[in-house]
Amino acid sequence: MIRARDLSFAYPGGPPVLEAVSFEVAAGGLCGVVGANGCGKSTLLALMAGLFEPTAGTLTVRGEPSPGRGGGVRDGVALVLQDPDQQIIGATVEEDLLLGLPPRDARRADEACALAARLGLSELAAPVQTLSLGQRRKLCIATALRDGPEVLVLDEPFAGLDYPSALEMRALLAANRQAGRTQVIASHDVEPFADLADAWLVLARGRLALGGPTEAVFPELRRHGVRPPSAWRPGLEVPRWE
Ligand SMILES: Nc1ncnc2c1ncn2[C@@H]1O[C@H](COP(=O)(O)OP(=O)(O)OP(=O)(O)O)[C@@H](O)[C@H]1O
Repeated sequence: MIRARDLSFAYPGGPPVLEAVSFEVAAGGLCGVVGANGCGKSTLLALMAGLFEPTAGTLTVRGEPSPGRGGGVRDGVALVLQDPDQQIIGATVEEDLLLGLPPRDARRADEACALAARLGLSELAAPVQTLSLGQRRKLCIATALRDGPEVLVLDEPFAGLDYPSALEMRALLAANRQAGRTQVIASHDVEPFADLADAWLVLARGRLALGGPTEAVFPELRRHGVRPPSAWRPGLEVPRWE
């Protein structure tokens, strides 16, 4: 579903941020992208969502290559940014949630509102500036899921979420997997979703240090600045987070 071949990227005028990264994410998989601050996680996710194009190498998402025909990668991929304030456009919860929906599509509007309510956002008239950081993050997640994207790319989705919301987030991820959606989650903390992911990409200073299934990756995590889940022990399955 997602394939990178020798992917490199540099912001204009800057040094390489990603260098010769190659990997595959299987359709319907849930892949964790982890690594220390500044290793390139958010940049890689932005490339997957078509916000940028590789400066060298290729990235293919849903069969659409990047660099490639304009905007192809963007179709069918939803990205939830790390900073909700860079994503929210509407003035109220409802306005942001329904932005871009056909005005008379009551069914989709109802579904979007139900999704927001699942995440604890039932005050649709609330101005967005009155929401807490966690609530703004939930609004972005609801808006991203609203159109049923084939690929969902989430940057630090658990950051700032309280315990019930983290459980709800986990339930959403599990439901997405059940529905066959491909998911990529960037995080510096694997704890809240370690038992849900089936593959990992570990970045270190812009390079792919390690990739593969949990049993191959977790024993090496600490070496790359990432703490394994507290209840995990080598040779054992990752215990369910609850
Ligand atoms: N818009 C930008 N312009 C120039 N450089 C940038 C930009 N965004 C990120 N960078 C640089 O790219 C590198 C990777 O940043 P990125 O945000 O992708 O890392 P990250 O792994 O997501 O970090 P964190 O865990 O802190 O969120 C960093 O050196 C950062 O300074």
